[in-house]
Amino acid sequence: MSQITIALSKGRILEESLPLLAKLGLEPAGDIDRLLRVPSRDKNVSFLIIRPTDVPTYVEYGAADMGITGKDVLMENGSDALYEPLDLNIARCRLSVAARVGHKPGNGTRRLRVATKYPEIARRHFAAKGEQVEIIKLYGSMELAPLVGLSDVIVDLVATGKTLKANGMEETEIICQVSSRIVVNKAAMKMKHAAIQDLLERIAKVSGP
Ligand SMILES: Nc1ncnc2c1ncn2[C@@H]1O[C@H](COP(=O)(O)OP(=O)(O)OP(=O)(O)O)[C@@H](O)[C@H]1O
Ligand SMILES: O=P(O)(O)OC[C@H]1O[C@H](OP(=O)(O)OP(=O)(O)O)[C@H](O)[C@@H]1O
Repeated sequence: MSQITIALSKGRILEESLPLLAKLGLEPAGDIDRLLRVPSRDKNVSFLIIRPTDVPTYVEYGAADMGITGKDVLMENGSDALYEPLDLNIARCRLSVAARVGHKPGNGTRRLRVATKYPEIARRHFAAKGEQVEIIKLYGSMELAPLVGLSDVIVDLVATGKTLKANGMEETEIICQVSSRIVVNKAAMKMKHAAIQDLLERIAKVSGP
């Protein structure tokens, strides 16, 4: 049986991945808060615990055979070198444009300023509408930017909408729905086909719509 390494996304996605893995008897067997490489209860499967944004890189280079990360991450940094065979329907949210409540951005003479952790997605979204915008790259707390005049709008993840509401903001457009996906290294899909196919089928059974 082939050895399979799975890259798991730390944080929110990990919390929602663990119950799914447990249903398959694949719980990490070790301290997932400290260890970066963890065996599982199945001796043929082991895990890497890394940041969501690093998962596509580990899988693309074959350091992991497969991985779990958000569709937002794949849209921003993904590559054609990965298969994306399965939607796990976990960590569900959406990518949206948001502005201060009652504020109608975009009527001025200068280009709209967009603060975001997702410059590629934002650029594509506004380009598709024929809008030239100025993108301001941030690494977190996007909701602050319009409040202090750094940007007109933000492109960020929204789930319940509570963070926007708490900061006096509202969604103005939904760009796309987001959930976590399985990605697979293309060479591993060939070399370890039976083991990966078997895992994918088992995961598909426990990841309902
Ligand atoms: N409010 C939310 N509800 C559901 N899923 C979410 C929500 N926020 C983020 N996610 C999903 O979880 C992923 C990771 O979010 P999380 O906040 O745990 O990590 P992060 O610290 O933002 O990531 P990184 O370490 O890469 O900067 C996102 O890429 C997205 O797919
Ligand atoms: O619509 P809501 O349910 O309020 O969720 C949306 C918030 O969740 C995410 O942040 P997160 O809580 O992960 O914090 P961080 O990314 O700023 O660390 C996202 O960046 C939003 O700020």
